[in-house]
Amino acid sequence: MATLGLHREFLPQYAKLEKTVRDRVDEVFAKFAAHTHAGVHLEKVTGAKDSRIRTIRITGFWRGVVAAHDSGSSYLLLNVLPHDKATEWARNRRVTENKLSGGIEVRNDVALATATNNFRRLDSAPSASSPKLFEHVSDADLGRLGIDDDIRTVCRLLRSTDELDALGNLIPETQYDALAGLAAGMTPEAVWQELAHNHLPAEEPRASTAESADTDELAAAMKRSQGYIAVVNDSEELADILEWPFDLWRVFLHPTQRRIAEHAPYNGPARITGGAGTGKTVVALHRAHHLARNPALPESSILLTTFTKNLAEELSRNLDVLIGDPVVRARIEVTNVDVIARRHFPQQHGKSSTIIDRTDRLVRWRRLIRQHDLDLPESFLDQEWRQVVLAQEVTTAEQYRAADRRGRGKALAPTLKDKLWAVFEEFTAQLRAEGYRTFEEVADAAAHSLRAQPDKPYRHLVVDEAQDLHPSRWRMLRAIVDRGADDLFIAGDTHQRIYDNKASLRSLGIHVSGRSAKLRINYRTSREILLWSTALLLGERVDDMDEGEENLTGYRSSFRGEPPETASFTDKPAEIAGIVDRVRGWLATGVSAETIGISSRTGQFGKDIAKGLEAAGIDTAQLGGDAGQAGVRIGTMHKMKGLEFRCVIVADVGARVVPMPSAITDESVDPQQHQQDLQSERNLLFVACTRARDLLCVSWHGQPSEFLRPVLDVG
Ligand SMILES: Nc1ncnc2c1ncn2[C@@H]1O[C@H](COP(=O)(O)OP(=O)(O)OP(=O)(O)O)[C@@H](O)[C@H]1O
Repeated sequence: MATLGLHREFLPQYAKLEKTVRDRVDEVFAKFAAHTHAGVHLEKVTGAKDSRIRTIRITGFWRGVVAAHDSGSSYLLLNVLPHDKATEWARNRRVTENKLSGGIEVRNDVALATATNNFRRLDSAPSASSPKLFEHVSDADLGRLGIDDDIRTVCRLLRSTDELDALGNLIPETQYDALAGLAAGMTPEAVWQELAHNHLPAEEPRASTAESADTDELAAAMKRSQGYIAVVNDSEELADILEWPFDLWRVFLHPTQRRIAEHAPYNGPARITGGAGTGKTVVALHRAHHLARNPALPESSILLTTFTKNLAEELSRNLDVLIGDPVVRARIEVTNVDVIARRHFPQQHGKSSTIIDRTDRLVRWRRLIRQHDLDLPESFLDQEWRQVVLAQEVTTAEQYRAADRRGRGKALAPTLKDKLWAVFEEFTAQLRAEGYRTFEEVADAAAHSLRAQPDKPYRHLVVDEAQDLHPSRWRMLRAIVDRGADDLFIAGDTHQRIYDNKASLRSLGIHVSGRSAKLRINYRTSREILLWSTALLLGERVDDMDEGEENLTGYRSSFRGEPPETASFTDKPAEIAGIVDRVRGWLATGVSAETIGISSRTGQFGKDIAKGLEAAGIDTAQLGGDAGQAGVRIGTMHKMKGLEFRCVIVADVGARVVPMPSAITDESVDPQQHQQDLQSERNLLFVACTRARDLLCVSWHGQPSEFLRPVLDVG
């Protein structure tokens, strides 16, 4: 029976076709998938570099490009193009095998030779004096990483990552991955570990060349081409892939992503980290799907959860796209953490408590400070209560005296601690008497009740955006599933922590050591936007939620694009007018309104932008509102978390707004908290900027935010 593979690059081409042509493509290729292609005529291409590459008639105008094994036992769908272009494309391409992984590589020999000659000329120019990009890597190491002779020749001529990027499309994917890792500062050993881990799984050693030559080497190589070739089993599977041609993430997981998503049962909690846009959410979705394939699981036995309601809705929509089988889909429930906490809030405490927000709490703290004659600001008390008392479930003065205050920068004398404890008790008593609770208290009450339940509501838990959960929410989540294989799967990035909710998984009894992995390739944002946004975090030291430090080594983008723009205005009306003009410009070039996202630090500025846009006849919709509503999406930077847009404006990034003064603890009150608050605000700007796929514009009026200094200084 023939093996059919679909190359990753095929789908974006297919997505661009008109519906009638797509239908014809479906028809022709379905014959391959259903193995009824015996009569289908594959044309040889005169002067082809690779005799296995053929074209196939789709319509009078369109041709498919296919690599076929001589025996007719395997086919690889590569492209679909107008007739002449298809012939030229096919003539210049060669299908080879990666030296390390044995996976398929499709290369344009002619373009690569031209590029090599160009770089050779540049290299011999007298002005070429900067060091070579891969000077520090030996030929032996390059060979070990699967870099073949042709690619090594050209990469030895390169002097910058820009030059490597310029070559990007001409270098086969796995080799590019290796070179990009080296260029991003990873050692050859670290790159090798990553590649070997991804491509040489111990349980499935690569077939030897001699062995594969006897059989169908194309079919064997396709099976080793994880991440860019999907081996299709039947016409139904092909139709399913072709139904969502824009959603490459459904089918083409990077080997690192797939390894984690489809890992054999983890013997306890597992965790995935990685910079913005590296596909943590994608992996969490695939992991949930993987777990849900277990036919023994009843409905709703997997909980996929995250911090906010709108993110949970987004996850749910994406699961619907990912999972075709309604029975499998029904095994996964998607709900945000606080809804879960309320659901499991014990009945004896009343039906449900009213949630008290920060503003109301601060009013109460202020009153108590006056009554108790304390010389501390209300924000300090609130933080001390949330980050020490609630975080560690402190219930007595003795416990408070002994509590771990790491992360708090102001030392408290024992007498002051006793005084504070009396205030905390009074505060809590007042809330109880009036039926108020914070979300953290609701979560802890739910945790108590869940711990006492012999039958847990879920079998598996998958958590996205984990960096923002308060310890109380973790306690509840820990209690919602029994300990055991695949109990918790956690995705998060501490560089994106935007709420003051730090937690150490270890101290909460969640041990992920040995079951942690990191993603490094950003699929969302162009290299330009990524470098610019990452510069905002320069010098920041961030924890890894497991009592270590996080870093962004090897973090890189998979494609190039336009550099971000900054726009400075004299006053607010001018900035809003500038934003309206920019949006109008984008819409005029065919960008759809729903793929434009605008955020600002305050809700009010967003409302004013919305008014400006509406007055100009441009529809707007609030972030977090009805997903189906038409219009440019507008919301606060906080609401942007986890989302993405084709074009993004981050507005009102002025010195007086970012960082938001009311969110920053005074340095004299608590220097450590002061730094943490600044970090949260910086992360928030980073989160808002990294939502952009193609275009990013950051604007302000008056003086720019101090956070923009690293990017404005470098122009
Ligand atoms: N293997 C892949 N192939 C193609 N696209 C991918 C792949 N993995 C992720 N993506 C795309 O990259 C984008 C970012 O993915 P995702 O939202 O999962 O990243 P993330 O790490 O959770 O991001 P953030 O932390 O910034 O919210 C999405 O558009 C997703 O579809």
